[in-house]
Amino acid sequence: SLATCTHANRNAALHPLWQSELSIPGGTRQSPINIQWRDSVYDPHLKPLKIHYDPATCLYIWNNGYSFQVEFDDSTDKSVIMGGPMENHYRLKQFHFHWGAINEWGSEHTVDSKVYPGELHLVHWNPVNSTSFEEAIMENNGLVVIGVFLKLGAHHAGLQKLVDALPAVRHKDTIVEFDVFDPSCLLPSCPDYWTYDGSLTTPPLTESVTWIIKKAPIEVDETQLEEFRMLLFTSDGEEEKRMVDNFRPLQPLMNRTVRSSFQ
Ligand SMILES: COc1ccc(C)cc1NC(=O)Nc1ccc2c(c1)[B-](O)(O)OC2
Ligand SMILES: [Zn+2]
Repeated sequence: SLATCTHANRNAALHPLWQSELSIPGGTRQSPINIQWRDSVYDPHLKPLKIHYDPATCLYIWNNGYSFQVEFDDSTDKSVIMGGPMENHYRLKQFHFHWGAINEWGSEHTVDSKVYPGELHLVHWNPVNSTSFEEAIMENNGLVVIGVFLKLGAHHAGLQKLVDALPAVRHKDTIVEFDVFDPSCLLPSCPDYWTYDGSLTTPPLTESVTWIIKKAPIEVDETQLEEFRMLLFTSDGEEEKRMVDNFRPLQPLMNRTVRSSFQ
């Protein structure tokens, strides 16, 4: 997958849309990273995160060949986040997950080199500086992504509604309607988070993301993770490849500081 990544970089570098410096992912602020807890710096100016999701803005689930993704109606400010490190509100666009073939690994970010079996990404874009998500991924501070670690443990009742829909999106480019879902049920109750400036972890790898990584994981059970692992990277009719290990390798921290909202 490194080859495809490099391939994508070459495309990104060549494609006129991605000519701007933000798009050359040989850059200085790539994601994911290992968060060294003792090196993170408490920032008392960081505000609590404010999250207002309208469950009616949920549209559908689809398999995009990287993960399964739940898309939201982002034509209004009905589902937004604000506060935290943000200077204005950001609109919810989609959420998706990353996971491993086995419970020993799967997350993109790590904490003191601890790997979790999975990681949820809630993706939001800046409607003040951009007119669409597609534009925002090219902008500095274009996106805010909330990362939540998945830990093996109790059954997650809120997640189960998602899991029950997965057989319908087993193959790449399949889609199923998903009308009412409130993703705030996937957030831990603990308000603590880290935040740092980074990038998308799949093509086009643009350096447009303010990451907010929740300190506390959510618990999911083995059967729920096993359902994720039943998905396929491949389209119907192709030789089946199980959708597992869909995480990017750790990237160098370079000249960045991770801030914490807690002491
Ligand atoms: C082929 O990929 C695309 C094609 C067309 C467009 C407009 C965007 C993309 N890519 C994209 O959104 N990636 C992407 C977006 C957001 C996040 C991540 C990846 B992540 O790092 O996993 O978590 C947050
Ligand atoms: Zn992601």
